Amino acid sequence: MGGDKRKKAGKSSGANKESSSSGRPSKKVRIEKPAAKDDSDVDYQASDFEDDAATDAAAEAAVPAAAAKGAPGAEAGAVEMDEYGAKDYSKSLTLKTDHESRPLWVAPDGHIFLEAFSPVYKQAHDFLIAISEPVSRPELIHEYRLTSYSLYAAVSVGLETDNIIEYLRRLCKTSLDPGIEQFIRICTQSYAKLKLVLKDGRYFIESQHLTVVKTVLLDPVVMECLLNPTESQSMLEAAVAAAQGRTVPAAAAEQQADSAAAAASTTDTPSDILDLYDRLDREDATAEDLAASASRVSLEVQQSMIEVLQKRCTELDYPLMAEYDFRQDTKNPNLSIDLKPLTTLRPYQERSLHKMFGNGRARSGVIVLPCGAGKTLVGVTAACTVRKRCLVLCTSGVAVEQWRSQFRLWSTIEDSQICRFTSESKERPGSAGICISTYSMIAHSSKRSFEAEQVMFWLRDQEWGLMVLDEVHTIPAKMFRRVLTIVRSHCKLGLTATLVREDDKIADLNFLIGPKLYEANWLELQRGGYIARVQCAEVWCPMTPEFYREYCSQKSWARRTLLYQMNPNKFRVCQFLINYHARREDKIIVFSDNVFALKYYANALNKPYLYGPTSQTERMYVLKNFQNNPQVNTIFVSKVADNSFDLPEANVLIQITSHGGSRRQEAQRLGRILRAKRGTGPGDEYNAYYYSLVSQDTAEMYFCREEAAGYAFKVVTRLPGMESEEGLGLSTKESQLQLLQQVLATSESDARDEEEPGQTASSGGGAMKKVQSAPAFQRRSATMASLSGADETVYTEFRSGQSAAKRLQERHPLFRKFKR
Ligand SMILES: Nc1ncnc2c1ncn2[C@@H]1O[C@H](COP(=O)(O)OP(=O)(O)OP(=O)(O)O)[C@@H](O)[C@H]1O
Repeated sequence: MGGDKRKKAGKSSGANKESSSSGRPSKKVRIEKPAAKDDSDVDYQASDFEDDAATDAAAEAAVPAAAAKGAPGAEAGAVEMDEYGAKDYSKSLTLKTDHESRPLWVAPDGHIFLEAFSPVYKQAHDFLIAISEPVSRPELIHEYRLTSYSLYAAVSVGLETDNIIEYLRRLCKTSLDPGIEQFIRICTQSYAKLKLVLKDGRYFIESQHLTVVKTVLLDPVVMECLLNPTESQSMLEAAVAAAQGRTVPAAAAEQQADSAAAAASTTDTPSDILDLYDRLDREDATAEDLAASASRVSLEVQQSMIEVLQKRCTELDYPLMAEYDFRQDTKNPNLSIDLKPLTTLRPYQERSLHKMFGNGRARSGVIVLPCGAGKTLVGVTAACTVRKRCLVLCTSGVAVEQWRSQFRLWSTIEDSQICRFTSESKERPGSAGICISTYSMIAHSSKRSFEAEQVMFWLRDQEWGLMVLDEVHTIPAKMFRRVLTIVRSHCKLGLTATLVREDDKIADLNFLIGPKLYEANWLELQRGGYIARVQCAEVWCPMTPEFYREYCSQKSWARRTLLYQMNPNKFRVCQFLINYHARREDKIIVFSDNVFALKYYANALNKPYLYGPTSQTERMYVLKNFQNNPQVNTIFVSKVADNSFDLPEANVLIQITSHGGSRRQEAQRLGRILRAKRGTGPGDEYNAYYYSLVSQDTAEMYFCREEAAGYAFKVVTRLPGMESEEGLGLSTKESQLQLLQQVLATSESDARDEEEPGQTASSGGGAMKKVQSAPAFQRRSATMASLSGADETVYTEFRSGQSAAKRLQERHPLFRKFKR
């Protein structure tokens, strides 16, 4: 059970401070666009990804000390390991006699393995989502991992330490390792015990945990932050006494109260986790009554000392959970916004919002929903619930437009109330209540235009009720930190499709935003028909001998790249896939980062294409035809075009080149096909397809994708039916040689990928630079996978921000061996 994951756990992106303190990987992210233009709203500057001492120090201060305890099992006793690194825990853990009816294995290193075929899978899954982070979720066995952050999230939504241990014990096939129990206790005893609540323009520390309040009040810095320290002390004493219903010495009373609470939580543990959730929901509903109850203290804090208090409490290992009592906030004006009567939330959207607003206040935190599941509507509904000034931050200007249209689609907000702040449109805020902008617009540190400067003054000046952070885990930590220092908001809602970050700084971000409030079950959403069932395939195309010879002898990097993009076999595969899907009446978008390849492929296949210089009129014409004309089933699109407009929905995506894409771009592209919920044909398991075409034995293989936005790619080395397909181009040696001559005759600049505005040739794409210094490519062995849909789709989340070689090194020795 379990491979050698300890090393991996230590480096992974959970709230594991070990990785940060032992020197974070500094520049391992894919930097897409090194030079940002003034007021850029699309991409990031290289420096945004670099380690910054001040940022790190500040961010580290925001990570509770308990998080530094990292993953459990670090001190686990000696374990027998086989030659592949698989650990044998049979000596330290006892297998229960009725293990078959229990769904989990809990390894002492914090990794949990869930049988997806177990009759109690649903209960176990819901529980694991609440307490741990998913690592990999293939069809039969799912892997999760306990981290300090995941446990912080668990207590934040109401689970108690004893509940967590008790459920884990019940669901586990073996006895529970004492180290695991201890880790859970360490991580949960101090989290989510203190709340920072804003009521009526005044800040309060609130808690039901009187012992914790008393411990914190012993600290002189905390005492200094209180508005009235003496009064606060006597309030605390009174609360303890009142909790007992009689006046007894405070210490004894509080001890009794705490032990009674502990006993109650153990005996109260319902037999079913779903009952527990129901109970928590009921408790949430009455939380406002409880707030008034005597056992809860509410101590007022000096507004000017909020930051000091937050920092100090975190240092004391009692991070303050931010809650915004927006209904009581009379200082900030109410916004006239509601959901339209016809707007209906889906069950998982409702559930995620319930986690945020369950107790009548707004909790800060992160909601995780897969691409295309409707994160925007969740954000819009949150804004309609809070009804205070709302700032939405997105990753690009295109996303800003999407948010604006979704606000108009789902809510009753008037246009004059929405203000966009991007490099293209710096609207005057006036009396706007909703501002939509990009992270880079806000965090931009160089000189700004006068207009932009004015909007920034306004943004800084406002007290924002809600800040919605879209695609939050794709944002460089430094940039994010800068945003948080500029904008003051009472509540932060992070929306993301994955908790995996590119730069391993998830710990910092998570503690800066708040705990994960909800994560949807991706497979259930697929089953429910809310998102498409996607087949992701990486099609390996052998190079023709002539192209390969030239590829090996060429010195120019750009031309080598063009040679593998123009590989005739790749062209034929692309044509075959287009023909195959056109027969099924699918809608197909083909991506090429290189303009020469884009034009060649599109012209040769007689399909329309869009790239940077395409005029607006032509673009509209092509897109309208693609959407509405059944005769136009395929369009070719470049990277620049992809970034500058909202692509229509399609259900097939083909990537001719795969060396430049970022996770954000990939997720964005995947989002297009995930939304399309076309019915499946008879015998079809999937209704959306994502192909990445890779020229075999070239540097392109260095970029081979293991996953995109949580979807695993399967390698396809042969497409069934391709041999018998008639009419495929470049079938003769003559035509292939002709193409080779064309490729060799291109100028150096034509051979390069299309450059985005602000990107200079000399700066080059980050990814390209990376591959130049990359280790020599390797031929990988692969399984043959048919496209018939007969195979199982595998969902795997990989830790990234690491080089392919490093990832390989961290694999289980068994798989490392196979991969080699
Ligand atoms: N409750 C709902 N009822 C009907 N349609 C919905 C609902 N929620 C979302 N949608 C639709 O689903 C599509 C995807 O939504 P959205 O763009 O918000 O997804 P997303 O999760 O942000 O995806 P991505 O990460 O790709 O941007 C949109 O067309 C949206 O209008």
